[in-house]
Amino acid sequence: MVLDKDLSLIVQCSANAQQYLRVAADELLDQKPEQVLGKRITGKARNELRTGSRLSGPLSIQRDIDGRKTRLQVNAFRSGDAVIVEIEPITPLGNRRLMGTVNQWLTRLARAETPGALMDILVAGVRDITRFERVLVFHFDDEGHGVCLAEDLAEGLSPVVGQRFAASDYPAEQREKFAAREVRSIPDLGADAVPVVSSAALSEHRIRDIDASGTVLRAPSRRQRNFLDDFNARSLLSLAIVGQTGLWGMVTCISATPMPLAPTLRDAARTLVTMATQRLFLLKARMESSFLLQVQESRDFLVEDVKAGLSPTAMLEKYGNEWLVFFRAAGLAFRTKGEISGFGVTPPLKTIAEFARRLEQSHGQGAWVSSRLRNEPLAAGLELNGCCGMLAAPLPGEDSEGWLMFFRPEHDRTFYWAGKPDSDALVSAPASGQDLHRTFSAWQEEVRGTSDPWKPIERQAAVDLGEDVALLASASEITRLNEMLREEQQALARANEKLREAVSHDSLTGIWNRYRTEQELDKELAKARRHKLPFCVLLLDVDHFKRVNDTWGHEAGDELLGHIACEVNGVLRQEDHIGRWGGEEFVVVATGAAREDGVILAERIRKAVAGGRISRMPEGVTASIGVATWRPEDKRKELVARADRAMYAAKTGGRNRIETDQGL
Ligand SMILES: Nc1nc2c(ncn2[C@@H]2O[C@H](COP(=O)(O)OP(=O)(O)OP(=O)(O)O)[C@@H](O)[C@H]2O)c(=O)[nH]1
Repeated sequence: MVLDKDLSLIVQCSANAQQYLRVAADELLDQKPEQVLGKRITGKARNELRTGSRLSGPLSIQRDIDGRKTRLQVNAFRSGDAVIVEIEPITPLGNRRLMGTVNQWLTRLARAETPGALMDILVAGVRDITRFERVLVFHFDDEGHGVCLAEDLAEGLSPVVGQRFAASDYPAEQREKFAAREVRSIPDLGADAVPVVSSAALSEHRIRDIDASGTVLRAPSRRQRNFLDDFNARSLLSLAIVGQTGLWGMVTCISATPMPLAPTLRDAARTLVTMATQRLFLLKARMESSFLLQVQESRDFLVEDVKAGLSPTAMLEKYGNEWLVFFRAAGLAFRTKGEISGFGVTPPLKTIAEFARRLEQSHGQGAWVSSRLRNEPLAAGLELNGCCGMLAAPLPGEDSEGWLMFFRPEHDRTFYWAGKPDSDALVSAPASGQDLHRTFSAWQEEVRGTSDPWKPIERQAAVDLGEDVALLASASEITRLNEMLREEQQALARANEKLREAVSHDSLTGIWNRYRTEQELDKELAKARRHKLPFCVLLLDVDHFKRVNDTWGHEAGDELLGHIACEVNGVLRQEDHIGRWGGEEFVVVATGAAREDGVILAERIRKAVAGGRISRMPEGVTASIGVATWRPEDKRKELVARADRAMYAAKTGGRNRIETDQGL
């Protein structure tokens, strides 16, 4: 029945009204809704429809039909200026124990751990309750085509699970209606259409464009009839699976015979679908969150690496395999200001660089994805190395061409179509309906040149990961600069050290120079004065050194001086020091040494010099040594002068000998 918006008039009814309401259709149009449905039901419906667009639940009335009490289910909803009332008999269930069965299936659905298992349980449960010959679930892909995910069917029927149903069977506007009105029931596709009788008041009340498509019980559209004919169907029940983003899929029940399904059973099947829908999205959310969790865990480790200054290339080595598994990719690559690197199967690095450049020119915000790279202008003319899909996430803060990229290979697939898909019908259904397929000829489509598509969640995770890689890249750049700085500092320290050496050391022999030796002498004089500790100064002069130069050359003389310094150093105590005083003269400061100690040391030195040889000179040399002992009134000059005089005395005394300053 169609009522006016106040539920005060009946403006249309189906011609078979008498069958259920015991009033002929034309008489019905003269009655008030209260007379037909009763005061209580009409009042309730009026009340509920004042605020809502449909009744919160079905109402029931009882009528005597052919002497038998029959219960009728009443549903009502608003449609434009009209209220549509749907009336159907509640057929008895006999001895079926419905509640127990429904509960059993609900429990099984609640325990399903994967979407696949869930769908299998759903079709089995719906079939068990409705007893249709075939129950199938199909899911609509991005292009609107349905793919049959699960099926439960009577023996002898050929399965269609895995097959795809063209979007033209369920065009976009029809799918929208399914999402809005989740249940459709056509008990008998072969039944004659029941005409509608209108009251004269219809036009008077200006009720136009009555849309009864929101009813549960209805005739199929022409398009749908073609689809059902392919299945040789005589009855249909379809239940929508509606997610947050619209129609996810359908549970379709069909039989080759009429199925006057009791509303109770229909509602029970719907309960299973509602439960399965919730579980499905829960499982999906769980899968997505476990994916995000894995990526997040990996990101947490990465934070440590940022602190440790890991380079992005080293990062690929460390995490590459893990990330390939998470993102179901064959390769990944990145390009940052400082580096460009690939891991696994990727296009060549020069292609990566070019991708980054082109993305920068043509792509706006966020990640860029393609599962058919070869067809993308972005990839024109580039060597792809078999990569078919790419997910590219920008690296924030990097220079404009910083990107993290994942690659997937080609994934050849074979689609089995239940009839040839009509791509023109994807957007909207053609008015004529002439181009619909009429024969149920299975059609096989080989899909090549595409990779697995990228999920929105994967895009998001890649963008998140990109942020970390950018951080790593800049941290590693800082580490690199610090490293450079450290090296420069070290070089500077080494140069300073050399400079310090040059100031205090003799470049030919490597021992202290005169300047440093004088410093040491002053130190020793101060120490001796304070602690009254004696010390000796030995002045050593190589004998006939001029002859060495003249005979063996200046270079040999140089070598010999170095050798003597080394030999003398070798026989000193650790606390004594030797320095080059100038030319072939050396000074030894023997700390804490009294005259006798100085003489013993001088003798050791004399022997060491006399015994020393260098390879280019067959004979050795000798040295004359003067030993001066500290006297409390000594200044450096006097002390050295006495040593010098003692040394001179040694020279004049025959060389290769020792003299002291005693008596000098
Ligand atoms: N090869 C070399 N020769 C040097 C160096 N410094 C000084 N001489 C030389 O050492 C020689 C010292 O000669 P003299 O002072 O005449 O004395 P001498 O030949 O050692 O003879 P006596 O000291 O009297 O035993 C000079 O010929 C200097 O040129 C040096 O660094 N390298």
